[in-house]
Amino acid sequence: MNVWFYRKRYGNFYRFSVGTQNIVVLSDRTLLKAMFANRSKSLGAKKVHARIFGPLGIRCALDELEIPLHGHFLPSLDHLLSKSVIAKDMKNPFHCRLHVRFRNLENMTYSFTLSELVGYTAYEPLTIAFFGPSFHLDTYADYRILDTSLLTLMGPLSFTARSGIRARNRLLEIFVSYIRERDRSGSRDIEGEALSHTLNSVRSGSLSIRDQAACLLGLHWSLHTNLHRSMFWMVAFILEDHNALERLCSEIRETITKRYGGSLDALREETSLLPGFPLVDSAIKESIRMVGLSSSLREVEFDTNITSGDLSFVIRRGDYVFGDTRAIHVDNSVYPDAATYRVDRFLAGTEKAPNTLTWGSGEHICKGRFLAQYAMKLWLIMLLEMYEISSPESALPEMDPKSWSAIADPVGDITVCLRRRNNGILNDA
Ligand code: HEM
Repeated sequence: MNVWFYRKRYGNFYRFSVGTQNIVVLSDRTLLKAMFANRSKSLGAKKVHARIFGPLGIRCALDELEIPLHGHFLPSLDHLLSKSVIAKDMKNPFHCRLHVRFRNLENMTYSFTLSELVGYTAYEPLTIAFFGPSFHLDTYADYRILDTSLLTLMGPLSFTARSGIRARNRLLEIFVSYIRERDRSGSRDIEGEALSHTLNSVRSGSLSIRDQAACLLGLHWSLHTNLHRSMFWMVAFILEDHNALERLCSEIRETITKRYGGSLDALREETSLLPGFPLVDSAIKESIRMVGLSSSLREVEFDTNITSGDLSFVIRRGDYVFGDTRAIHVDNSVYPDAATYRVDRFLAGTEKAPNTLTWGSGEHICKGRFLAQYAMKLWLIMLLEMYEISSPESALPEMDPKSWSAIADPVGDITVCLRRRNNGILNDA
């Protein structure tokens, strides 16, 4: 939701209504901290989750979701998406598939749209790293249709999103067969133990197989939706800022030469998730800061008093509380010249900017944050190390004011041209 500009007019907390639903907006760091810490335990996310899982096909009643979804499935993601499991189970398949996808670009047409480039290179490697090599990979088109229809599916006219409903149902069928197939092959199989633990968590309760499939579809959608948008913007910003592009290419070339003997393959030997490349880290943070939207929403479960300095106010049971993190991200007093993309804003040093709230915080902090950062990092390193990239267009797309995800949708697309570098990389010709 894009409400940060109301902060100037209404202050750091205010309430508005959509129909009969009150929404309280909190826009300063202290209030946001209190919201995320949730010491009074009055703020929950169950109804918020149900608003997403409903359109993704869950049919059972909200109270039947309590144990399987909130008691088992979501908590299991802390393990599945931990740094150690990503490093052990997902890093290598992601690296290998990504490298193949980037190599294949050579044989393809010379220019693409940026979203085609992201979709072509990122979807398959991420899906395989997560769901294993047996997962259907002809699902990208349906994922895209579902992603663009989800807002309509969440609204009162959901029946109008016919193509979205058909795409979702096809994806659900694929997840139903995936669960059955894994049941047949036993819990320990080629796709590693980590996902088995999450699958068992979803199977442990009373959910029908279709509802279990909807949980996995939710995971599949979360895996791609904000990551693809973030990759798009990251490249859009550096294409517009030639100096940033040059500095990133130099850091990548230099690090790969000095630390990895000139070979992209040697990055796989790292046991942790790609240390080094501090400018790439900063570029990732900065692009998400620029286009990240506020998306932390909680439901008030009982009346609670909130205090901010001398002020005190009550949030009522049934209201929603919305953490306006973007208000902080675009605040010039926190991030000087906040509207300008500065690739080195987050480099360590005396003027290092404060951390962002991109992933939310507290109990419902983004579970996929480590995977997202790792995937964006490796993806950008491979892209810039293997190809010279340019664009005939010079303007950045606008952010779509109708965007509702954690990352804004761009209005339109960008054409990108790729030329294979001849930089003597070993082992990847
Ligand atoms: C750049 C990409 C991403 C961004 C910007 C992002 C951002 C967010 C944000 C802002 C939230 C809400 C936090 C809150 O309510 O306070 C969230 C929740 C979540 N994200 Fe991400 N996310 C990204 C990628 C991912 C990936 C790759 C996954 C992997 C499956 C993932 C899984 C989740 C899940 C499961 C939740 C719900 C957590 C809960 O409510 O307990 N995200 N994400």
